[in-house]
Order: sequence, then structure tokens, then C-alpha cells
Amino acid sequence: MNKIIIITAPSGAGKTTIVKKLLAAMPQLAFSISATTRAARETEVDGQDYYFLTPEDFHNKIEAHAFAEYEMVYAGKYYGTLKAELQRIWNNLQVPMVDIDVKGALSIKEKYHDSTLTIFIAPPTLDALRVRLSERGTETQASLEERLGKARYELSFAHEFDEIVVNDELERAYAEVKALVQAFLQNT
Ligand SMILES: Nc1nc2c(ncn2[C@@H]2O[C@H](COP(=O)(O)OP(=O)(O)O)[C@@H](O)[C@H]2O)c(=O)[nH]1
Ligand SMILES: Nc1ncnc2c1ncn2[C@@H]1O[C@H](COP(=O)(O)OP(=O)(O)O)[C@@H](O)[C@H]1O
Repeated sequence: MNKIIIITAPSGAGKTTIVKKLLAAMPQLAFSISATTRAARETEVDGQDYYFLTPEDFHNKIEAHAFAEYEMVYAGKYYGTLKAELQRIWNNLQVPMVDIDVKGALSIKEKYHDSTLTIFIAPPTLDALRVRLSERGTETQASLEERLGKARYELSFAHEFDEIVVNDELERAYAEVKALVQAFLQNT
């Protein structure tokens, strides 16, 4: 069976940090590279962090039913998981690690329900989330408030996931996620 691991969290909860550590430790996993219409940050590489698409290319792919799921996530920007990206990873006999927003995660879970593990990474508190997002230095005051507003909404969906992991102390949270992933990979 083709498995999928889906990790979601409000922005700033530490999902990317945990996913990067897992990918480095577990060669069976491969990061599912999403497509997006948002601009690349300075450190990001096309085809590695995201497939950066023009709105026109993104819409053509929607029309062609190329997405397993897609959403407009922030500030009118689209993000989506390409079916071909999941297939590319399965063809390499690896398991895709899908790092997406809450709505996208729930759509993938519904579509591939027999073979998914869904993990929600929660911040210890909303105040901690605010601090992490501002210290990361990627947000303006407006985009920070937008992300915090969305975080409150997303936290209300946490119970729809198979597992909730609170990212209080990074090493502890990472160990918990890793154990869940290992158990899921061992099940046939
Ligand atoms: N639905 C969906 N959401 C995605 C996808 N890829 C990334 N996201 C989500 O889009 C949001 C914004 O991502 P990004 O701009 O990279 O911000 P960051 O996660 O705060 O660094 C995050 O919540 C991601 O999980 C995708 O393929 N589909
Ligand atoms: N347990 C933790 N305690 C404190 N800071 C953390 C913890 N986990 C992650 N961070 C930091 O918080 C910020 C947001 O983490 P990031 O992984 O980018 O979140 P996300 O991908 O969920 O938006 C980063 O600067 C990261 O280094």
C-alpha cells in the first residue's frame, strides 16, 4: 500500500524544524515538494523547497486535475500537492512526508484514508507562537497577525488528526513524532 505521512500545524509551531530533522534521520521518507504561487524567500530553491509557479501555470494544473489537493492559504497565494509529486516519491519506494495546512491535510486524509498518518503539531500556547514567528524574522506585523488569526482557527481542528504533538521542547516533541512515524511505517 502506498503510504503518506501528513504533518500539519499553525504557522510557527515548529513543523518545518521537526520535518527537517525527521527527513535527515529517516531515509525511507521524502519531502513532498508543494507547488505555490507565493514568491520564493531568499534562502529557498525552486524544485527543492517548493515548485514556484505563476498563477497562470497553477490554474492550468488545477484545470488538468493535476493536484491531490490545493488551497488558497495566505494573502491570495495558492499552495497545492501535485499527484505527480506523490507518485515520484512512491516510484522511488519512499513514503511522502506532506507538510501542508490544516484544510489541505484533511482533504488528503479523506482521499487516501486507508494509508495515511496525520499528525498535528501544536504550539504550547498562542503567546509562544507569536514569539517564535516574530523571532523567525519572516513576517511583517500584518502577516504575523494574519498567521495568528489563522492559528486560532486551525487549533480548533486539532482533534480531527490521528495524533496531536505539543512542540514545547523541541527534542522531546521530535522524539514523539519520530516514534509515531516509525510505528506507522512498521504496520503493513
Ligand atoms: N493545502 C496546502 N498547504 C500547503 C502546501 N504546502 C505548504 N502549505 C502550507 O502553507 C502554509 C504557508 O507556508 P509557507 O508560506 O511556507 O509558510 P511557513 O510554513 O510559515 O514557513 C503552511 O501552513 C504550509 O503548511 C500544500 O501543498 N497544500
Ligand atoms: N520547541 C521549540 N521551542 C522554541 N522555538 C522553536 C521550537 N521549535 C521550533 N522553534 C522555532 O520557531 C520558529 C518557527 O518554526 P518553524 O519550524 O519555521 O515553524 P512552521 O514550519 O510550523 O511555520 C523557528 O524559528 C524555529 O527555530
